[in-house]
Amino acid sequence: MHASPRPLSFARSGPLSGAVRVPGDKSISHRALMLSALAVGESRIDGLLEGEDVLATAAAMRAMGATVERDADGRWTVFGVGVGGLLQPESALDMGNSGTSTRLLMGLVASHPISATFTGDASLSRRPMNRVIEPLSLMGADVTASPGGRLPLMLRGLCPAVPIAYRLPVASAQVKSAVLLAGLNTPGITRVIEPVPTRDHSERMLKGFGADLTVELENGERHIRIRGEAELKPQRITVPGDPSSAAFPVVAALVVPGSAVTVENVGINPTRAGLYEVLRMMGAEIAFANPREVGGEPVADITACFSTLSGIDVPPELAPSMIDDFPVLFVAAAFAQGRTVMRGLEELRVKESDRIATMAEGLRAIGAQVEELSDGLIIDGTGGDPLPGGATIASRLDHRIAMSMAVAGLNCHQPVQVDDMSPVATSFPGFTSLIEQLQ
Ligand SMILES: O=C(O)C1=C[C@@H](OP(=O)(O)O)[C@@H](O)[C@H](O)C1
Ligand SMILES: C=C(OP(=O)(O)O)C(=O)O
Repeated sequence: MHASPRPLSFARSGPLSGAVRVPGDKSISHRALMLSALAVGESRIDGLLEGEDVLATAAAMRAMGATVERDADGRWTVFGVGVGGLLQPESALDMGNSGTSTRLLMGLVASHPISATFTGDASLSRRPMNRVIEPLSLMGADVTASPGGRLPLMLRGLCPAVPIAYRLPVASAQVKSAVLLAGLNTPGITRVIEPVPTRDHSERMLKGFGADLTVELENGERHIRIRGEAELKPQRITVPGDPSSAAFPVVAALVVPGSAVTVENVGINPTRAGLYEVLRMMGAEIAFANPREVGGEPVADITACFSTLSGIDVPPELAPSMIDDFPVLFVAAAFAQGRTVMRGLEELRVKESDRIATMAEGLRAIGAQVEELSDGLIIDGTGGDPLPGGATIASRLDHRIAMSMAVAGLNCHQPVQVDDMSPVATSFPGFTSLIEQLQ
C-alpha cells in the first residue's frame, strides 16, 4: 500500500486557529461496514472514514459476497448477505496495516462454513494474533498461523460453531469484538466477560442492528451476552468524527502559543475520551460544546486553547479509554511543566510499532527528557518552551507516531522531519492539509 516513503518536515508554527472537522471514527467505520454486510438488505453509511484500514475492511466484505459501493456524494451503500451468508473469498484477504480489520474479520469467518487467508504489511505481520486465535479455536475454528501466532494465517470456520463464555485476559476491544462477531452466527448464547471496560462500539452497533445483546455488571465486571443465529436489519448510520484523530489538532493547539482550535462533531464516548480527561487534569483549557447524539454515539464540538500544562501521574485505569492516544499525550507531556508518569501501557508495545520505544526514541531525538520503562514512559517537560528539534524521526509504519512527531515539530526551534508520512492515510487522510489550514 505504501509504495515509496513520503518524508515531510514540520516547523515551528505561529498560533493555530479555526474550526475544522476530522474524518470519521475508524473503529465505528469498520463495524458499520461489517454489520451492514451481515444485514439482509441495503444499509447506508454517512461519514465513513475513507482511510486505508477501513478500505481494507470494505474490500474484504466484498470478497466475501457483500456489495459495498461509494456514491458520488460520499455516502456508502452496502447490500448485506445476512448472518451466515458470507462466501468463501477467492484469494487472500489483504489487511494492510489494520489490526482491527484482521481480528474482527477472523471472528466473522470463525463461525461461517468458509476459510480465509489473512495477510498484512510488515507492521501487521509482527503483531500478535494468538489473542484471537485462542477464543476462536475454542469456538471450533481451525487456524494455521505463522510462527508466534502471526500473519499470514489461514482460518477455517466451523458452522455451527460452539458458544463459549470467555473472560478477556487482555483489555482489548478487538478480542471482545472478534468473539461477539463469531457469536452472531453461533447457536445459543456467546458470552464475553470484560474485567476492564474497553470501547463499546460493537455492543452499541450490534444492538442498533437488532441483535439480542445484553450487558450486565456483575462483581465489577462487564458480562456481554449475544444470542446467535441473529437476523440483522439494515440501518442508516452516521459515523461521528474520530476522537483519536481530533487528538492531534487538539494537542497542537495546547502546545503552540496563542492557539485556539475547534474540532467539530467529535465522538466523546466515555470508553474513548480518556485523553481529554487527562489533558484537563494537566491543566488544559478544553471545552465540549453542543453535546448531542450521532449514530447512537455521544458527540460534541471540542475547543482547545494554548495552555500551560503540568505534569501528572496518569491514572493507569484510564489507559483503555485512550489507548491509541498515548503517542500524542507523550508530546503534550514533553511540553508540560514538570514530570509526567505514564505506566500500565504494555499494550502499546504491540501496536503498529512498539509505541513506547518509538516515541522514546523520537522525543529524545528532538531533545526531550524521556525515561523508558517496561510499561510506559516518564517525561520531564520543558514548561512550554520549544524543544530543540532538528532531527529525522523514524515513524516505523505507524500513523500515530508520524502525526504525533509532526505535532511536536510545531513547537521546536529546528524543523522535525518525519521520515514517512504515508502511513497517515490509514486513519487520517488530509492530516497535513488540516494542520496547514489551521496555520
Ligand atoms: O476495537 C477497535 O476498533 C480498536 C481497539 C484497540 O485495539 P486493542 O483491542 O488491541 O486494544 C485500538 O488500539 C484500535 O485502534 C482499535
Ligand atoms: C492500533 C491501531 O489500529 P489497529 O489495531 O486497527 O491497527 C490504531 O489505530 O492506533
